[in-house]
Amino acid sequence: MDLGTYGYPPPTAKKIISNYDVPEGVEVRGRYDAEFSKILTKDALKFVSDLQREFRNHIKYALECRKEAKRRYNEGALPGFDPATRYIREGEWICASVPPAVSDRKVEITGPADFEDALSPSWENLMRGQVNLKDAVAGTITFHDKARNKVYKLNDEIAKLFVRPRGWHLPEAHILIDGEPATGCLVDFGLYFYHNHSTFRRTQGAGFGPFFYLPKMEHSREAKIWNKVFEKAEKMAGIERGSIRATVLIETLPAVFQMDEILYELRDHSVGLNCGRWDYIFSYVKTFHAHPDRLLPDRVQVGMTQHFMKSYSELLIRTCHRRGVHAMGGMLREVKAGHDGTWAAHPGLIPSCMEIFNNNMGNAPNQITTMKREDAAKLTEEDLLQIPRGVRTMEGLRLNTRVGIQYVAAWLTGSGSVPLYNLMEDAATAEISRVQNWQWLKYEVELDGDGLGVKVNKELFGRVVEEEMDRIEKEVGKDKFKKGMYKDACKIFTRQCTSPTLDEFLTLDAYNYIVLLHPVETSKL
Ligand SMILES: CC(=O)SCCNC(=O)CCNC(=O)[C@H](O)C(C)(C)COP(=O)(O)OP(=O)(O)OC[C@H]1O[C@@H](n2cnc3c(N)ncnc32)[C@H](O)[C@@H]1OP(=O)(O)O
Ligand SMILES: O=CC(=O)O
Ligand SMILES: [Mg+2]
Repeated sequence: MDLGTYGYPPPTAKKIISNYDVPEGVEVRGRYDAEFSKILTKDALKFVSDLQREFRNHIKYALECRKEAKRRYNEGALPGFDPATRYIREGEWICASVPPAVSDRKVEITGPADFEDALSPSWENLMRGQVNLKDAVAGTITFHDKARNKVYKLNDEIAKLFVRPRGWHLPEAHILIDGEPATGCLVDFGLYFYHNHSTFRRTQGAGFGPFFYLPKMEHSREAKIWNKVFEKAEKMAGIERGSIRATVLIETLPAVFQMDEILYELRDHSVGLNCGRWDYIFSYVKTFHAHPDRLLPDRVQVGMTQHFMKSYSELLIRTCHRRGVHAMGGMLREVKAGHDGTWAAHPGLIPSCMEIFNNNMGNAPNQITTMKREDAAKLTEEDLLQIPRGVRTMEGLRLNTRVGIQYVAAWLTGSGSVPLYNLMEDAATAEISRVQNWQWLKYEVELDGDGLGVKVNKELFGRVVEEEMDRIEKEVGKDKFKKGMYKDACKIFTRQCTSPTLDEFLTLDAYNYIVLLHPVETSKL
C-alpha cells in the first residue's frame, strides 16, 4: 500500500474510523482515547482549524522565505541587519509593560510544559501533554507512581506556566485540515489556549496570559504571524488585546539580526527574549553549511565565552532592556552581564541558580532598568558571526556519534529529554552533534586537536559508528539495546550525517517513524 508522506494513505476511497466529533474539513487520525476527546472537542478543533485556514498561506510563505535566505547563504551571502528596518532598530519605542505575575523570572524550570526541544512529538505525548496542562492550570493535576508508590500533587505555591509550542516547520500528521496535516504549533497553541485561557488568567496570570515561549524563528515576519494568531485568539476569547504574553527564543543565527524587529512585531504581547544557546549553535552550522571556512571545533568547546556567543547574549540583553522586557539567559557570567533569569532543566540546579541571581540582583525582581548595556550597541555583524575558535578531535567525533544515536533512540521511543554523560540532551543538542558530523564529513576536516593528522571521511565515520554502537550496547546492556530502537536510530543518524545535502531538521525525518495513524477501513461505497 502506498502510505504517502507520514504514512497515512492517500485520500482515495477510505473511511476513517474515529470517535472524535470533528468540525467540517477536520480529520483526527490519532488513536481515540476518552481523555483525549476532552481536549479534541468539536469547538476546540474548530478554533484550531480557523487558525490553520487563516494563517496557512502566511506560514507557507514564511517557510519559503527561509528557503530563499538559505539559498543566498549557500551562495556565499552572510546574514546581517536589514537596511529596510533600520527605522525599527533606531526608533524609540518600548514593549507593553511586563505583567506583575512574571516580573520576577530568575529561575525557570524547563520540561513540564514543553512541546518542543524536550518532547518527542508522538500523538500520545502531545495529547497527554494537553491533558496534563489542563489539569495543571486547573490545579488538579496528580500522578500516582505505582512502582514507587508515590503520589505527586501541586504545592500551594506553584510556578507560572509558559507553554512552548513546536516550531513553524513541524506538521501534525494526526490532524488533517482540508486534507493537509495541521501546523504543529497551531495545534499545540490552539488546544491549550482554547481550554485554559480563562482559568489561567484567573489563577496564574493575574488577569494576563496564557504565557508562551516561541521557538526557532528566523525572521520577524514569523513573529508577525504569531502576533496575529494571538490577536485572533484574544478576539475569540473576548479578552483584552495584549493579554497573551510570549518570550521569543533567539536561537537561530538569522534571528539575532532581527531582535528589535521581532520585539516590535510582538510589542503588545512580548515579555522578552531568551538566548536559546543550543539551537543557536546548531543554526550557526546550518546557516554556514556551505561555507568551509566556518567549521566548528568540538561541541564542548563552543561555550558562552566564544566571541560570537558572548556578543549575541550581550546584544540580546541590550535589546530587551532598551525595549522594557526580560532578557533570559544563562548563569553567573550572564547575570553579571545583565540577564534577568535562567533556565534550569532539573530541580537540583534551582538552589544554586537562585543563589547566583539573588546575590547579584539583591531584592530586585529583574535588571531591566538597571543593566542597560548601552556598550553592546557597538557590536557589529562581524562580532556576531565571528568563527568559533578551538580544535577538532576524534573524541569529539565519537561523542557526537554516541550521543546523537542514543538521543534519537530515546526520541523514537517517546523521550525527548535524556541525561547522557552528565549533560541534558534534547533535540537542540542532538542537532549540534548531527550537523557537526555532517560538516566535518562534507569537508573531510582534519582532526587537528589530536596531533595525528587524521581526516574525517566516510570510511572513518563508518568505523566510528560501528565502534560507538558496540560501546552503547555495552553501556546500556544487551537487553535494553535489543528492545530499544538503537539500530533505527543509527540508520537515521548515519543517513543524516552522510547525506549529500544537509537535512533541515533531524526531527522532521525521524517524525515519520513516530507517526501512528488510527486504523482505516476501505469504504463500502
Ligand atoms: C535546549 C533546551 O531546550 S533546554 C530545555 C529542554 N530540556 C528539558 O526541559 C529537560 C527537562 N528535564 C527533564 O525532563 C528531566 O530532568 C529528565 C527527564 C532529563 C530526568 O528526569 P529524572 O530521571 O526524573 O531525574 P531525577 O531522577 O534526577 O529527578 C529527581 C526528581 O526531580 C524531578 N524532576 C527532574 N527534572 C524535572 C524537571 N525538569 N521539572 C520538574 N521536576 C523534575 C523528578 O521528577 C524527580 O522527582 P521525585 O524524586 O520527587 O520523583
Ligand atoms: O531551546 C533552547 C535551546 O538552547 O535551543
Ligand atoms: Mg531550542
